[in-house]
Amino acid sequence: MKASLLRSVRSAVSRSSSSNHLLRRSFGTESVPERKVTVLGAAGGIGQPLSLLMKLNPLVSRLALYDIAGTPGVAADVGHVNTRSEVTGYAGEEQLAKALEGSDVVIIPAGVPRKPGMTRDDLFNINAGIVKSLCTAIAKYCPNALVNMISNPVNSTVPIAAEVFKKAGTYDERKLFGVTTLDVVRAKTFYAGKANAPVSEVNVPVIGGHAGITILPLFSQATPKANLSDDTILALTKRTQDGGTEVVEAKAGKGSATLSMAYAGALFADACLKGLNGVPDVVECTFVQSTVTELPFFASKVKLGKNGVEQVLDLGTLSDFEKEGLEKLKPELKASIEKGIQFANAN
Ligand SMILES: NC(=O)c1ccc[n+]([C@@H]2O[C@H](COP(=O)([O-])OP(=O)(O)OC[C@H]3O[C@@H](n4cnc5c(N)ncnc54)[C@H](O)[C@@H]3O)[C@@H](O)[C@H]2O)c1
Ligand SMILES: O=C(O)C[C@H](O)C(=O)O
Repeated sequence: MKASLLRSVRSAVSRSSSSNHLLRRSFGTESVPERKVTVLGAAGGIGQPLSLLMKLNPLVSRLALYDIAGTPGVAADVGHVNTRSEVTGYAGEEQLAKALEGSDVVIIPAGVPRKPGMTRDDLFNINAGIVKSLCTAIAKYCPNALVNMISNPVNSTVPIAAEVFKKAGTYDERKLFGVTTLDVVRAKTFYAGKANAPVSEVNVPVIGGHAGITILPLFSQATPKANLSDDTILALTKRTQDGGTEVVEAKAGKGSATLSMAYAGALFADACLKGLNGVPDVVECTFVQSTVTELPFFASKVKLGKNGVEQVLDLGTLSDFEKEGLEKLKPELKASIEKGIQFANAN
């Protein structure tokens, strides 16, 4: 295990172009920077497996697990895993500052999940307040951290976070991300099945937002190329858009996606850490402040670098079906963004 950890660290370092002043910890002859990652909502359905996956990530040196309760147990459990990071659990608001101080990446899966029959927007009334208070603390205790927002409705919680940071004078649009990686994970899985392609080789960009028709997979840009019928593309698009609901219904009242989300959240946080460490050409789809459409926030391919967003990539060529989907999603996404902005400024 130790040898394989060292191998992972070495390969991460060899892909990294970090300048020497960033390199503060040595592993034999190689070095990787110290990186603190904080998970807010770490005792939850997503939080627990996500914390485990972050513990397995050799780029993390300190892992802070925060929740309103239950985190000492999760931290004791995860902390016994013999990998690089030191794990600390923090429970209750009075410990939030310590959980956040010095953090490079804050991942937020805090808040209530859907039950069958609910939309993500039905979570707004509870989750908007949770996100607002957590982001107020981030602005105070780790204003330079990259924030990975998982809490739904992402189309509104990201604009809420932006407004909170603006009010605090700490907003840096390069550092705020709505995590839409699960849409990409699903699109890849579903496409691989239909295209009969090895799933590990599949790439599918997913743009727009993270709810229903605002999730727009671009199967015309999927690789490896496959000659799929219009009906198949339509079915794949719909399944990707309804992927969350598929899980919510299958769980029948016991919550929404947690395990696949933990995987997706860990992938995205890893990409952020690689970007921070100077690894070149790290590109992920994510919901960020954007000018690729007329909407102020939009998910598209984004190049990640030492300060977070390095470049928001344009959408590339869309099929007529995707162009239609893009126009259809805009009013809903616009309304969700505005709802978040209004909430943050009214409360
Ligand atoms: N972005 C995505 O793709 C995606 C995917 C799946 C789920 N989600 C969302 O993630 C959120 C969490 O889902 P879950 O299944 O883990 O729910 P969960 O109820 O299992 O866990 C949520 C955790 O948040 C904690 N929490 C509540 N208020 C908090 C606060 N103020 N500070 C810190 N922690 C707090 C709870 O104590 C709980 O442990 C939901 O909003 C869900 O809709 C998003
Ligand atoms: O569907 C949900 O409510 C959770 C999440 O957004 C998902 O896509 O699985």
